[in-house]
Formats: sequence, structure tokens, C-alpha cells
Amino acid sequence: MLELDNVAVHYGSTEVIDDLSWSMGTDGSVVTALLGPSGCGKSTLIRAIAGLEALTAGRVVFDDRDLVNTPAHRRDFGVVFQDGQLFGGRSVASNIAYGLRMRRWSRPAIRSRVDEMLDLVRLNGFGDRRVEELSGGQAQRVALARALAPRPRLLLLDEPLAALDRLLRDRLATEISDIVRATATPTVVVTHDHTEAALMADSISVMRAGVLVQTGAPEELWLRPTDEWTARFLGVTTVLAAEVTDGRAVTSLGDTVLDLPDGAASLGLRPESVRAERAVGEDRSLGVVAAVADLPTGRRLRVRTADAELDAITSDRFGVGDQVALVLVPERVAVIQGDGAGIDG
Ligand SMILES: Nc1ncnc2c1ncn2[C@@H]1O[C@H](COP(=O)(O)OP(=O)(O)OP(=O)(O)O)[C@@H](O)[C@H]1O
Repeated sequence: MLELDNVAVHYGSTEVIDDLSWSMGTDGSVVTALLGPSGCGKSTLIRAIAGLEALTAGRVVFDDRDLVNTPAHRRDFGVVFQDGQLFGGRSVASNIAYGLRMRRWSRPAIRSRVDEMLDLVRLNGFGDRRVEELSGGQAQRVALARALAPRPRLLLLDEPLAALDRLLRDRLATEISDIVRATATPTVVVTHDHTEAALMADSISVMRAGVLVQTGAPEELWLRPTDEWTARFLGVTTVLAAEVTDGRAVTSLGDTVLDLPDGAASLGLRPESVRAERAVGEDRSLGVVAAVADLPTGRRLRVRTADAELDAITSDRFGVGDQVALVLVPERVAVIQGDGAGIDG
């Protein structure tokens, strides 16, 4: 439904995006996240889709129509930015009505649509509030209501939650996802936050330096990253070489069952991929605890082994200097698709 063909965006001699092709919505997903580190060109790309940034080359196509000559306000796309960009000095209702007035909706139709939108974003009774009197989370819900009011064909969200605190961010991520699904509005959300991407999107595209490196369902991305850079960007802290024979992977941290073809493999470990247990017997991989952190999700250890340092989780009360046995948790081990092996911390 949305298709980018060989898109390039340059600022002067800086090539922010070069020859990027992407299609969205063809796999049936309603919400797609564009996930990448700061400065990789996510906002530039979303602005280019919105028509707010000129293409140096390529095409943006929506429902089989090239939008090159369609200005931003004629694309029927809704856009929400990080800071909402509400019109100051006006009421919530006036902000939500903005796009409807531009489209010359009748007064009664506007009134009824504004009420509907207030209901949708759970801000009933807030219509007469001035936008200066809203909390950050409320302001973003108003921005979402304003963007959705004219029934856009596509919703573009550029880091809509970045200015909010963590707790509110997670809650609002789920809420926004529910709202856009309730209205069946195809949505692209730009974020640099994995959790936010996973909470909101059915499909995630990872962007690196102006290039899309992988697109897939969240679980596929976490467990099958396309290369080592992507694995590390997605939270892998250690890369471990393995030799697989008949579904058994032999590594320096012991053997584990992995459904992989025979041969060399490169495993990506996050803290939860390795469990530290009491060291008994000599047949297991050993390490020494270098640091302990009690996180809300549980206890995390930094463990020094003979040839590396890695993170592990545990339910035991280990302290610094304790010897531990390390066990791989196969269902939490990522398999890196490209080449590259060896522990490199
Ligand atoms: N108007 C502009 N003129 C020149 N360079 C720009 C302009 N806008 C963005 N850039 C540069 O283009 C690159 C990509 O910026 P962009 O804002 O698209 O990245 P991003 O991935 O959205 O980053 P962030 O997550 O930090 O917002 C950056 O190096 C930035 O400095």
C-alpha cells in the first residue's frame, strides 16, 4: 500500500538516505515500526513520506499512485511529532477540529467528530481545556486525535513518546496501538526504542545509516538478526561461536539444543540468554561474578570466564567473587544470520 522505490534524500552534499526501497502493509500489518539509532535518517524518511522533505531521487507511491506532485496537505496522511506541536492558546477541541475546518466540514459534523475523537483518546470533558494546561501524555493523545480526526489514509508517528517518562511511554504505546487498530489506520511509527517498537508494531524495519537492514515480526528480529550490527543494536551483548551437529550446538559455554543446520554458527547472547547457577561438578562452564545488579526484572550478573566477560541472569544470591556455572537458555539465544563468530564481548 505504501511503497518507496529507490528513494534518496540529500541535504546539500550529505546523503542521509540513498537508494532506499521499502514496502509497508503488504504483509497485512497495521502498525510498522521504523527502528534505528539516533541520526540514521528515520525522521528524514518519515518526513519524505509525508511530503515535508523533497526527494533527491526515487518515488513514494501510495495505493499505486506516485505522490511526487502531491503536496503534503493533499496526501491525506496524519502526522504526529515528538512534541505534538499543538496550536498554543487554543482549546483541545479547536486543535482536534483543525484538519476538519481545513477540509470544510460542517459545524455539526466537526462537533460530532471532535466528541468521537475525545472519546477515542479517553479525554472526554477536555474539549474546552487550553492545550497549555495538559500533561505531556494528554498533549500527545490530543495530537493523535487531531491527526486521526480527518480519517487519514496513513498515520505517521515520529517518536511520539520520546518526551515522556518510561512508565507513561509503555502505557501510551499500548494505548496508541489499540487506538490506531480500532480505527484500522495503517501506521508507521519511528522510534529508537525496542520495547516501544515491540509494544506497538506487528512489523519492524531496522534502519542503519540511511539503509534498511532487516524487516520482520518482532520475535524474528530478536531471535534471527540479520548480522552482528543488527544483533548488537537489538540488545545482544556477546557474540559466541558455535559448531552445530545434529541439532546440538557446541560452544565455549557448553552444549545446547538449537534447531540449526550442521556447521559453524554465530550466536547472539543477551543477559537473559545465559543463566548463572551454583557451580557443582566440573562438567559445566565456569565463571567468576564481577558485578551484581538487582534490576526490576531480576538479578543480573556480569561474569568473567576464562576468555570473556558476559551478562547472565540468576535467581540465586551470588556476590562479587563467587564462582558460578553458566548455562545457555536455548529459547533466548539469537542466531545471527550473517557471518562472523567468536566471543568479542
Ligand atoms: N535540514 C537538515 N539539513 C542538514 N542535515 C540534516 C537536516 N535534517 C537532518 N539532517 C541530518 O541528517 C541525518 C539524519 O537525521 P534524522 O533526523 O533523519 O535522523 P533520526 O534517525 O531521525 O535521528 P533522531 O532519532 O536523533 O531524531 C543527521 O545526521 C542529521 O544531522
